Amino acid sequence: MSLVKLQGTPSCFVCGNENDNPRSLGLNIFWDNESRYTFISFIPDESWCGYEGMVHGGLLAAIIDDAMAWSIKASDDDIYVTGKLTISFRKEVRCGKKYVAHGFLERKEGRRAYTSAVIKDEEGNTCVEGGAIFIRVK
Ligand SMILES: CCCCCCCCCCCCCCCC(=O)SCCNC(=O)CCNC(=O)[C@H](O)C(C)(C)COP(=O)(O)OP(=O)(O)OC[C@H]1O[C@@H](n2cnc3c(N)ncnc32)[C@H](O)[C@@H]1OP(=O)(O)O
Repeated sequence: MSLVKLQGTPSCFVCGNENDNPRSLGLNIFWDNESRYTFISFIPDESWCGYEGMVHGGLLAAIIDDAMAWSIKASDDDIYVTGKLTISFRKEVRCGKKYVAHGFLERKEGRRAYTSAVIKDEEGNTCVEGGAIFIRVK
């Protein structure tokens, strides 16, 4: 594994910083140059939850959205926005436990970039699976 820290977007809800966005989760995003996927490690706290102790699915969607967006950005300077996002919640994500998200660029077709993502727990179980179509902005 050869991880490179990506710069993040200062104002981003997921990967921003507290000066530019006090509500940002402030997550660091890394790029694995060998395996060619993004890597986001996180430990959710109570403020991330919907039901008590169970992390809100919308927030997990935001994390995989970012993981996938940066899987494109790692090799492309153009701007892409999320056009379509699909997500499957396979196993609950609990606060206080450690998780990793990975985003993969599958292929590009014209202005479209097809991506996928997973969130896994420390035991390697898949908790969340997702996919997205990003569209290159003209
Ligand atoms: C300081 C450092 C800065 C660095 C900076 C790096 C930033 C890097 C990380 C960013 C981290 C944040 C990541 C958050 C990412 C979001 O959350 S972005 C916010 C959510 N998304 C949006 O708000 C998008 C809103 N939608 C739109 O603006 C417009 O619908 C779109 C997507 C631009 C498309 O509009 P359009 O340009 O008119 O495109 P259109 O001609 O209709 O379609 C173009 C092609 O895309 C296809 N397409 C369009 N929409 C869709 C769709 N929804 N589904 C499937 N296909 C579609 C069309 O079929 C067409 O295909 P082709 O015919 O070319 O084969």
